[in-house]
Order: sequence, then structure tokens, then C-alpha cells
Amino acid sequence: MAGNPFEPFFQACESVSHCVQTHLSRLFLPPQADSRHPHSLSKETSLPLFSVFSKPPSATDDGSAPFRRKKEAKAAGPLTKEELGRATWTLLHAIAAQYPDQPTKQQKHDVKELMAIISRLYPCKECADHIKEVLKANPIQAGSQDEFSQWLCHIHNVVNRSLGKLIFPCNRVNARWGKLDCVDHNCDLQGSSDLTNQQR
Ligand SMILES: Cc1cc2nc3c(=O)[nH]c(=O)nc-3n(C[C@H](O)[C@H](O)[C@H](O)COP(=O)(O)OP(=O)(O)OC[C@H]3O[C@@H](n4cnc5c(N)ncnc54)[C@H](O)[C@@H]3O)c2cc1C
Repeated sequence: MAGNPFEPFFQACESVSHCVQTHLSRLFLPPQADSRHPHSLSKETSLPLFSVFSKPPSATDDGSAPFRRKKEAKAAGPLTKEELGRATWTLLHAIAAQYPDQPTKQQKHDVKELMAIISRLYPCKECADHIKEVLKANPIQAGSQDEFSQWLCHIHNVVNRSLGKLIFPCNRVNARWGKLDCVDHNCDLQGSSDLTNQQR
């Protein structure tokens, strides 16, 4: 009589239930690569045959899929240039998404100042120098929400291109960075219509 064909499967198992648990988890758990070294999959963290997180492309794909990244659980530590960049772009695109269709003079002045201040104070000298050049070649356009968000998308793409990254489709910018989900428009920008306290 032939031996048990599952013998190799059960070898080195403490018990049948331990064995089943171990093998099932290898089939279904998502891969756990070191987020700083995505290609560092070890034998222990090798890719599963199936992933409960893999999904076929859907009809609602907004075109920004190549840009989406997994939420990374990271131990506290010094901020990297990349993390700082992502956080800053998130703030800027969120401001652009909330920017009014008919901004006041003050709001137009404020976004111009904001970009100028970022170009002077951004805590990565290489990036600050870079954005100064980008702003010189691409003066801010903030006459409306659409104008500002498209301009911001464009300058983000200028930075992307210089870093060898993918170019984001700017017609998808509102799908990627929509209005904040705030109850009763609590997050809508308010603004006075003059430049009091702004003129220096
Ligand atoms: C002002 C500024 C200047 C920088 N200069 C440099 C530099 O000189 N050298 C350097 O190494 N790094 C620089 N960085 C950092 C760099 O731009 C990235 O933030 C960093 O490399 C991380 O890139 P990322 O691929 O995770 O996505 P990021 O470029 O940070 O983008 C974050 C998310 O925004 C979305 N996105 C991407 N492109 C666009 C777009 N055009 N419009 C709308 N949404 C978009 C995507 O969903 C993406 O995941 C700069 C950052 C800023 C804010």
C-alpha cells in the first residue's frame, strides 16, 4: 500500500490543527514586506498563493490606481524626505480641493504666500530649491478652484517628472482629492473680501 500522500505536508507539524492553521495562513494572509524595502520578502514572508486583498479592476477606477499605496504602519522615527513630501502634497491638494470657485482677494493672496513660504521654508533644501525654480517657471494660478487644483496638479507633475515618477492624469484630480467629507459643510473655507492686515 502507498504511503500517506500528505506526509510531507504534515512533517514538522506539532499537531494537525497547528499544521492546517499554518498552511492556511500562508495561503491567505497578505504579504508582509518591510515597507522601506518592498523587495525584501524573506522565506518567512514570501508572497501567498492567494491574497484576500487582491481585487480585479473596477468600473469606478478613477485612473489614479498606480499612485495608490498601502497604508504603512511605521514605527515612530525621523521623517523621511518621501514622507514629508507625501504629507505636504496631501495638504496642498486638500487646500486646492476646498478652495472656493470664487475666491476672495485675500484667499488668492494667501495661496500665493503659502507657496512662496513653502519655497523658502520647506525643510528639505534640495526640494525647496527645486520648487523655487518650478514656481518661477510656472507662476501660481488661483483664480478659481479649478484653476488652482489644475495648476497644483501640473507643478506636482513637474516634480514627478524630474524624479522619474509617473505623470498623474490631471483630469482625475478631483476624483483623487475631492472635497473633505465634513458634516454640514463645516470644512468650507471662509474668507473676508479684503486684504486687511495683509498689506505689508
Ligand atoms: C514642494 C515639493 C517639492 C519636492 N521636491 C523634491 C525634490 O526636489 N526631490 C525629491 O527627492 N523629492 C521632492 N519632493 C518629494 C516628492 O515630490 C514626493 O512627495 C516623494 O518622493 C514621495 O512620492 P510618492 O511617490 O509617494 O507620491 P507623492 O509625489 O508624494 O504624491 C502623493 C500622492 O499624490 C497623488 N499624486 C501624484 N501626482 C499627482 C499630481 N500631479 N496631482 C495630483 N495628485 C497627484 C498620488 O495619489 C500620490 O500617491 C518634493 C515634495 C514637495 C511637496
